[in-house]
Amino acid sequence: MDKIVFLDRDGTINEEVEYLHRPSDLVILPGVSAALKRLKEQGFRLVVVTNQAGVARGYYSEADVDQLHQYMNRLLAEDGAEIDHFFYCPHHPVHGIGAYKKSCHCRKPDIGMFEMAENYFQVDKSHSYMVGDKLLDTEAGHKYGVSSVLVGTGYGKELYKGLTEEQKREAFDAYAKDMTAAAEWILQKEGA
Ligand SMILES: O=P(O)(O)OC[C@@H](O)[C@H]1O[C@H](OP(=O)(O)O)[C@@H](O)[C@@H](O)[C@@H]1O
Ligand SMILES: [Mg+2]
Ligand SMILES: [Zn+2]
Repeated sequence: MDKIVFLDRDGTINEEVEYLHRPSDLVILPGVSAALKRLKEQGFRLVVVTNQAGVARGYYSEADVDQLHQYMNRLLAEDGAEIDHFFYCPHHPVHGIGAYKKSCHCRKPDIGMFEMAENYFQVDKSHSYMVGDKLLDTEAGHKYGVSSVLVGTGYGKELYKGLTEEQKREAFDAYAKDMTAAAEWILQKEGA
């Protein structure tokens, strides 16, 4: 069975730039490479699940998404933090051109991308996690059946400030200020 850390992309791995698609605009957040490397060393597979409605909106193409992911992985691989698989949702239910405008099963908070991962990995849900900077990320993780961590990078910090205590209890299993703290929480939970 595979222990997986499902990772949101924008705001979690890299700086949130509205509809990021140019490699030259990609900035990996501080500490992310080291945190991902640690998780890999402890036997986790790393799987990105990212909403890329910029495709539906006509801002960039699927080829641009693939190219960005290849570039991102070249940078991460230099630090021993290579992503094992990228999944993206190119759709949007309202803002979309042609076939991209649809209420799909892959856009988070739905779980289609997690299910697609089952074609590549034997997901051990009891030792797998979702990390992201929006509630749609943690909701997707919960819906799929894995523990979820909200990170305080990207949109996470501001979002967290506005939540009631009840929302904090229900929406995620932990709040971590960044990917370093999220990895620490995961590894402690795993007793690593
Ligand atoms: O890796 P993520 O965080 O799933 O990617 C989402 C962002 O690319 C994108 O999300 C939102 O766009 P949509 O509502 O899905 O159109 C906005 O917050 C954009 O500014 C983000 O870039
Ligand atoms: Mg995000
Ligand atoms: Zn989709």
